[in-house]
Amino acid sequence: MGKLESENAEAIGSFLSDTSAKVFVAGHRGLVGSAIHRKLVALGFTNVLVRTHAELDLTRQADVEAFFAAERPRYVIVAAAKVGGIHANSTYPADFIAVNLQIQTNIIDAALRCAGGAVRKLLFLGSSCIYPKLAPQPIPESALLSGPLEPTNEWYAVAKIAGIKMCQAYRIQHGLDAISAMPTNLYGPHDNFHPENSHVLPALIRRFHKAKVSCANEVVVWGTGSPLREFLHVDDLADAVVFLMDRYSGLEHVNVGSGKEVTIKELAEMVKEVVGFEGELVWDNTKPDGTPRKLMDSSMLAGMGWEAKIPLREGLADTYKWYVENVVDQ
Ligand SMILES: NC(=O)C1=CN([C@@H]2O[C@H](COP(=O)(O)OP(=O)(O)OC[C@H]3O[C@@H](n4cnc5c(N)ncnc54)[C@H](OP(=O)(O)O)[C@@H]3O)[C@@H](O)[C@H]2O)C=CC1
Ligand SMILES: C[C@H]1O[C@H](OP(=O)(O)OP(=O)(O)OC[C@H]2O[C@@H](n3cnc4c(=O)[nH]c(N)nc43)[C@H](O)[C@@H]2O)[C@@H](O)[C@@H](O)C1=O
Repeated sequence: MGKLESENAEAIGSFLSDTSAKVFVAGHRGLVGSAIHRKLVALGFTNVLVRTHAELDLTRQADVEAFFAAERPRYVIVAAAKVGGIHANSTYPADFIAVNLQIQTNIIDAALRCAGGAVRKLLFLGSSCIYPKLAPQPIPESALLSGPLEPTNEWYAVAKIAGIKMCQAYRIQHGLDAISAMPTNLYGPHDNFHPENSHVLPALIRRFHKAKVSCANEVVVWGTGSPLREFLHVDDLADAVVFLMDRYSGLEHVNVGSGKEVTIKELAEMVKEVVGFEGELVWDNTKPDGTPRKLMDSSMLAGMGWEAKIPLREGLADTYKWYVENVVDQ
């Protein structure tokens, strides 16, 4: 049995059979945290621990330590972060590096220091932007730190790389069962639909919807339309997170992707069709394209027996419906 297999053997099956255990989902009101929360409740977890940002500011070390000392969760999932699209990442580099370093450092360290080794396992979420701008495609886990980062999100990427390394260091030095998952670009209910600071998919849903209802002739889309992106529905990601909590306890971070990529032009055409907008697309070439291609190699996760299920067209229609029912008039 290899090192990874023997590390896994101890952990397999322990999470899903522990449904009365206290599971802290940090960031439970965000895109990812809310999907993980829904998934855990659907699986019958009866003791999911949550705090809003107002109740617990995760950048405050003393507050995070006090929270862990009082609550002593058995499992921790780190889905709280400062997150945004290409514009937000380029505009607020200090926030993206500092807030993310603070949140993840406070949580991982408090999980270790929790009295009596209460925390049995922690999962940290990174992102596909940790990889070099010109990484080999599809991008294997081994591409980490093999070349320069994409400049529009290097601050965020450096924080996320530090999170992976912190999980590895705490595993090596302290035996904390901390694992890291690297999702590709995500979308779904509870996404951020901000006109400038969001990711492309929610931004386009909002822009096409507003153009449709105002009978506008055109919609502006950023960049050239040529970059390729891989999208994963957040319910698939939540399923993968639970799978990894149950089945994986290795040092290496794990890519989580759908394996399917589209150009931004193809995505924009798909959103236009789903929303039912009938005007023209206009490309704003003054806006950055970002990294040209970002397809994850998710064969490590596939080898463990997990794969994505929700096709992009179906997930997009579901997300547009959620947007119309929950966001549109706010
Ligand atoms: N969205 C995507 O496409 C991708 C996301 N990921 C990763 O998934 C994780 C979650 O991202 P996502 O769900 O999209 O992000 P969201 O912005 O949707 O959610 C983040 C959550 O964290 C909370 N939060 C932020 N700062 C603090 C703080 N100081 N104290 C307490 N809570 C805080 C937010 O609360 P509030 O809003 O009240 O501040 C929010 O609920 C991140 O680690 C991200 O890197 C990875 C790949 C792609
Ligand atoms: C998940 C990942 O997300 C970020 O990286 P990104 O993949 O470049 O994310 P994005 O969704 O913002 O853009 C994707 C593409 O789409 C184009 N694009 C067109 N029109 C709009 C538009 O209206 N908004 C946005 N945001 N992009 C647009 C845009 O120009 C780009 O070519 C990282 O910062 C980092 O946070 C990270 O980890």
